[in-house]
Amino acid sequence: MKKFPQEKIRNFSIIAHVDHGKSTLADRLLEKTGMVSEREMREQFLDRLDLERERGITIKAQAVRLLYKAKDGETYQLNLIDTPGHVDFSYEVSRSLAACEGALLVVDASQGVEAQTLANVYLALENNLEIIPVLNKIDLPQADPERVKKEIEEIIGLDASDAILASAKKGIGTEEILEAIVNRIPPPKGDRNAPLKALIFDSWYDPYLGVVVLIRMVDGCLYPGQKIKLMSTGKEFEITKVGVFSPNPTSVDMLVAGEVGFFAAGIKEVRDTKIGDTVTEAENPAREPLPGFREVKPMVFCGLFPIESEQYDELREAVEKLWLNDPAFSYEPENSAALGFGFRCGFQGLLHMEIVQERLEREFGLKLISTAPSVRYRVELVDGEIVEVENPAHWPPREKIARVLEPYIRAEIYTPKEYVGAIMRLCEEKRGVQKDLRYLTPQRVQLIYDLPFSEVVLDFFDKLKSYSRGYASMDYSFLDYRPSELVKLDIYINKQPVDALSLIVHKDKAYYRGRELVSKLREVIPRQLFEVVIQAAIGSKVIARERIPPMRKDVLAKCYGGDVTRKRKLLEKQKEGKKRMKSLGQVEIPQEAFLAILRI
Ligand SMILES: Nc1nc2c(ncn2[C@@H]2O[C@H](COP(=O)(O)OP(=O)(O)OP(=O)(O)O)[C@@H](O)[C@H]2O)c(=O)[nH]1
Repeated sequence: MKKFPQEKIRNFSIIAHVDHGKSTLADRLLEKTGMVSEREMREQFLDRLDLERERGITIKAQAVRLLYKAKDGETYQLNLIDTPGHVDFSYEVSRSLAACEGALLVVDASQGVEAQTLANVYLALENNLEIIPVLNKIDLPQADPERVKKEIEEIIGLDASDAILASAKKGIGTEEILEAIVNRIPPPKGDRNAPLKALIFDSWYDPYLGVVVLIRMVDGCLYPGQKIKLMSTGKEFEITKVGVFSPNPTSVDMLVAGEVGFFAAGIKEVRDTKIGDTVTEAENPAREPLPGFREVKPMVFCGLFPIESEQYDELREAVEKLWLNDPAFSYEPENSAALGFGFRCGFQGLLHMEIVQERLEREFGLKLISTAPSVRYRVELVDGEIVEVENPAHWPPREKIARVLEPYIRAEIYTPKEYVGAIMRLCEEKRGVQKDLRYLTPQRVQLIYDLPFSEVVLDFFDKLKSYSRGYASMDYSFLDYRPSELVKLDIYINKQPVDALSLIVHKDKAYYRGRELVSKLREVIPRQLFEVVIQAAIGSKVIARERIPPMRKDVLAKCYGGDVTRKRKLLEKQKEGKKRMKSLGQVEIPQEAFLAILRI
């Protein structure tokens, strides 16, 4: 078997802010190297999950092998490794980048550098990647490549003098980019004769093959029949299939040091193939794993409950399945007096949370109610014990608490200067502590704040976007736990406590949040046949109260005589609304109520 010469391999990824044109450019590269026909081009190739396509975001990393005949007459193997585009997944991004020697930095020439681009550029620099700046969308009349070049130099400190001007949409600059990949990105190092060492940078479940693992070969070779070991757990498997995506999965006899591809080994659970882990040979293992591995931990939590309690078993099966296939997801049974049996689930971030919820509903046909997202608090009790609480319903009684600590993040926000004032007000509202404010260019400002993560999970992103008309961008990383004056806010509906509506809030905000929440609940809970009283309380002290007067008229009374279609429509609408209702005692509470806190 002829092995591909190592010096003709290039492994690279594309770093870009959302919408700056990463997928379009990737498609162009595939097209130019003859990997896909025009017909296949109609769908963007790199986004695999339907959900990703619908949301227009890339969640999971992927790898495509391209063969490119360069101007020097030689054929090169280019492995394009796709990276997820969201701050929730920055660990996955860092592992995908660790599988590359270079990266294209795609910046929209009409927009400029954004926070997420920066975060990923820094990850690339940490991994010693060669970075090739590409200014995309030069076809747009408002494109200003000179300004954006200057930004790249001033903000990132990267030489942008030989940045490539491109239009992924119009196919301008594609060949120049391919030549730059060949000429500027170094070939992989690594020893084909050393014991096997490969980096896992993605894995997923395939119904035919079991778990499919994407790897970057660092040393040695990988072939069917080989016995391998995953170094973080010591688990052993036998390779059944080795292949590459070109872009459809194609079997190969062997993968060797420097290459990128996939393998299957009869692995049943994605959980066994952790991103960042090292694959080695069972018989002749590498001495040390590759650096940079860590377990991903959930940071955001919420309760998920079936609307129909008969769906509990189905929900349990679904979350178990998901858990096996998503190492960043956690769950434990939860019993809520208000919502019945469900699960407290943990996620990497808010986007991850939304995606999981959507998958549970779409792929498993479940109808769910979710509670407001919360973070994990550290509570020091008077008896010296320390407990971690991510569920307000499990908050210890006040008299038992000595001190509470909450997680803080460091946020880097980039914004045009017009919005600095509004963003600073927002950060202060959210109990942020300013760490830095810098003019990166006369137009663009970098703000650094330390913020309680609990404030960020509520609605910080949405507010940041609306305060800056969409122009500000942000990235964050976890800092530490800090002492904080937090209290539990309870909600009572007709004197009954609704545990699923409880919240942990800062003492100074408890009154405001209590009042706002109660008035929001009044708006979203439909009128019932009897009066409904909603109260917010801290301990035994009621701080806010609202009442919903009883319903007087039948909903159908609105319809004028005999219009059957309209009547049916109205009834259907009512039924639709009911689907997302949960009965608490006699009171029907809609899903919105549980998320009302997000709208304050
Ligand atoms: N005018 C113009 N539009 C472009 C160009 N490249 C991409 N676009 C458009 O910009 C939008 C975003 O492009 P995508 O390729 O989906 O961007 P992306 O960076 O992959 O976005 P995510 O997948 O969300 O990360 C699409 O509407 C594209 O058609 C270009 O060179 N010129």
